[in-house]
Amino acid sequence: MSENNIPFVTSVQEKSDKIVARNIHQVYKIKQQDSDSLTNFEAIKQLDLTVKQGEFLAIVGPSGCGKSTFLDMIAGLAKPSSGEIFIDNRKITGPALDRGIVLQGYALFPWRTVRKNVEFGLEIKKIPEKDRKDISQRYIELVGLKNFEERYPHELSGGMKQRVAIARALAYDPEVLLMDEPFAAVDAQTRETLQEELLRIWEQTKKTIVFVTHGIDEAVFLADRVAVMTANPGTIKDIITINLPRPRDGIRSSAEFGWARHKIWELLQNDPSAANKVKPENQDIADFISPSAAL
Ligand SMILES: Nc1ncnc2c1ncn2[C@@H]1O[C@H](COP(=O)(O)OP(=O)(O)OP(=O)(O)O)[C@@H](O)[C@H]1O
Repeated sequence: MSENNIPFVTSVQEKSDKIVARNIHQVYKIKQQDSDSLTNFEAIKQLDLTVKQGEFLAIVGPSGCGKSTFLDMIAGLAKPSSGEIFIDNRKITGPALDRGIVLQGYALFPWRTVRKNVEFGLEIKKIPEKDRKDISQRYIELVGLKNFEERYPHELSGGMKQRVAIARALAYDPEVLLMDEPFAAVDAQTRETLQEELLRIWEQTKKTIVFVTHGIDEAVFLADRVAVMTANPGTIKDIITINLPRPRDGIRSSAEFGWARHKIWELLQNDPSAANKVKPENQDIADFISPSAAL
């Protein structure tokens, strides 16, 4: 190639790149223990990550490594101290309806019924009432809550509330779904059901999903790739491609699943920030990563 053919800009994003985070740093001013003076705490350092269009990317890492902070940055709810995040080549400067967010605590409006919760984003988008009803109905049925439309959140189980939160995030048709430990608060059986339903919905809707979890099994079961973060300061240590076939029903007992699970566990175990924690016999790997973890 002659010199003239060398492009001036070498960092042009690939067409299939949906989210690009470049050189993210996050520094907080925190009070020192025995004095009133402030000191810099480096929560995230030099974090680079690209998420492809339609990809399911999971992020795992020890407690406090910056998973939620980074997700908040993609959501536009937090600003990095330095570095930039782009969606479709546009720099993120704040929250927008191109990103749907599902958090651990459901965050439903207690005074709204299931239907009215799901219609919330549609109201903001000023979708006419008749269309709102049709759209919310479609998503309520997609998450398996037909006949629960007029219930209030306090009349639902944890798993049902989480389904409402997913339906609400999907209903206004964001291109990207950001999920922060969305299934942590439900029992193991419900969690597996919700994981399977999320995959079904993802396959139908072709959204790009970034999914933060403490659960290695959960990450391997769901994701195309798993970004493993390390702490103090938080950054991405490695990205593991999960080459398991889809659909993934029944995959949890396969050797390939076990290999991916072990690989991620090893990466986390070698993290000095987690080194003082020993994985006890028969305890789930997620408990080793964080005391609050659940798979
Ligand atoms: N406003 C803040 N001021 C000071 N430090 C903060 C602030 N917000 C977060 N941190 C620190 O930044 C680090 C990353 O926090 P973050 O919540 O993103 O971690 P996480 O990986 O999501 O943790 P967990 O898995 O326990 O939810 C932590 O050490 C946290 O104490």
